[in-house]
Amino acid sequence: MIKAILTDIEGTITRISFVKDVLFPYAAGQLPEFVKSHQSDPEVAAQIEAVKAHIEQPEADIDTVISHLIHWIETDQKITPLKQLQGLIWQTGYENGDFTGHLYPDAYDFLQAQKQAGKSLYVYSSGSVKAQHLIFEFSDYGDIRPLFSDYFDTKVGAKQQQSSYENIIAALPFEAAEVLFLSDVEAELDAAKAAGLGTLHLVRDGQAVSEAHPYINDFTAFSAELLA
Ligand SMILES: CSCCC(=O)C(=O)COP(=O)(O)O
Ligand SMILES: [Mg+2]
Repeated sequence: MIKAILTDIEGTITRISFVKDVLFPYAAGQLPEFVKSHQSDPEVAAQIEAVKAHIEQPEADIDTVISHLIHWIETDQKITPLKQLQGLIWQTGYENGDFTGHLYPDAYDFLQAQKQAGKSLYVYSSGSVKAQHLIFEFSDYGDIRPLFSDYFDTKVGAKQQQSSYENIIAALPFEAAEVLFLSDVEAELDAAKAAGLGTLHLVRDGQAVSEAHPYINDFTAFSAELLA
């Protein structure tokens, strides 16, 4: 019996193009100036050091760090210091009203209904926990953060690793089999399934269907049988 839902964000409850065409270009545009002007802030300094460690260049200068970060944005690499910095940068965009956090209407209705039905809702995204808070605080539907009980990002591990889901389950008051993981990415679903979670594939916008997981095209097709 499913008692909790763990959801991905991009491609599952949020349109991919909102992330790729709005959030990522905004971060790429702001990042050089942001990193340079905030490099003494402890939160930013820690991410700069993490970039240097990742590229194994402890003496790298700030322009080298920035060029790696921009390359990682352009190639959509889910590297933790980049994702942490993006969250800090997007805060300004949300607060200025440059954009609001996109949510599919069917996803919003689904999350509300499941919460009302007593399910606990959790988030697991490659976007940092800060970025997750922002997209829900400034969502198209207003501040929907009260829907969620907790948030996880790549600090628990990469989304395609079984151990990441085991780490999340260890932090929740549920057994793995009581948690349903929602994602648009088959490799993430494979990892969650290997950790014992239930899985549901969101196959939006003509993406390929997987054989290994139940799937729906959007949440209007969700049925109670998927919670059994
Ligand atoms: C939290 S909104 C930004 C999403 C993001 O940066 C990202 O990389 C999306 O990854 P997801 O794991 O949600 O598919
Ligand atoms: Mg996704």
